[in-house]
Amino acid sequence: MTAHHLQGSLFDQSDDPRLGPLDGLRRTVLGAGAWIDVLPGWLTGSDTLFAHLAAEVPWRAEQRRMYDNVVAVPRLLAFYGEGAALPHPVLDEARRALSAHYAGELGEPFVTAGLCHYRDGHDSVAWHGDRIGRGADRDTMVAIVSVGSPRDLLLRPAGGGAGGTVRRPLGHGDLIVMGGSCQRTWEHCVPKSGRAAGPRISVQFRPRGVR
Ligand SMILES: O=C(O)CCC(=O)C(=O)O
Ligand SMILES: [Fe+2]
Repeated sequence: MTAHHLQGSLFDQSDDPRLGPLDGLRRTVLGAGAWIDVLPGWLTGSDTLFAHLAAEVPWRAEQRRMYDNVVAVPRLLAFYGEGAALPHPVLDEARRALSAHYAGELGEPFVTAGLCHYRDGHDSVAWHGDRIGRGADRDTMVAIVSVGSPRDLLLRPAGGGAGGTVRRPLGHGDLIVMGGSCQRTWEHCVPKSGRAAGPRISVQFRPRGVR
């Protein structure tokens, strides 16, 4: 048994995916109106959820045009629009809990779920803000639940300007919420990992009109 699998079984012993309370959320103010809230291990039984999502979600391998070439998007994707049944009931529960917790500050519920499957360390997402739609000019929130092997989520001021890069390893049921101006004054990425990274799935909850 590899150290990786051993860690999965030690840290995550319950089988049924379950959410804990949200009171452990800790806020880090990034500056320029941006912040992140993080709660490690919000979801227990995350290995079971990972296996379920990996097998049951209709993953799409997309391609993008890059100048004169067509290149593979380096991760698998799925998207559940407003009203669509999510691929596991614990994700409906997570969306409800997050909507209730942030109702005062966000003023609207989380409604959509985007899923990314990073098959190994070669998969990644480049620096970006979630700026398609209202994230481009208004404060909003994007809440991400991660299952499977941890990968680093990096955040930096938009354009890579002055100020340090913030790094949060996310996997095994961890929750991060990016809020305030985070999608337009900061950007985030999941870089390729040189080490032999195991697979990770992230579930991003967003309000209406944010992508
Ligand atoms: O996988 C993650 O945690 C980040 C995904 C992301 O930034 C996105 O899909 O917009
Ligand atoms: Fe993003």
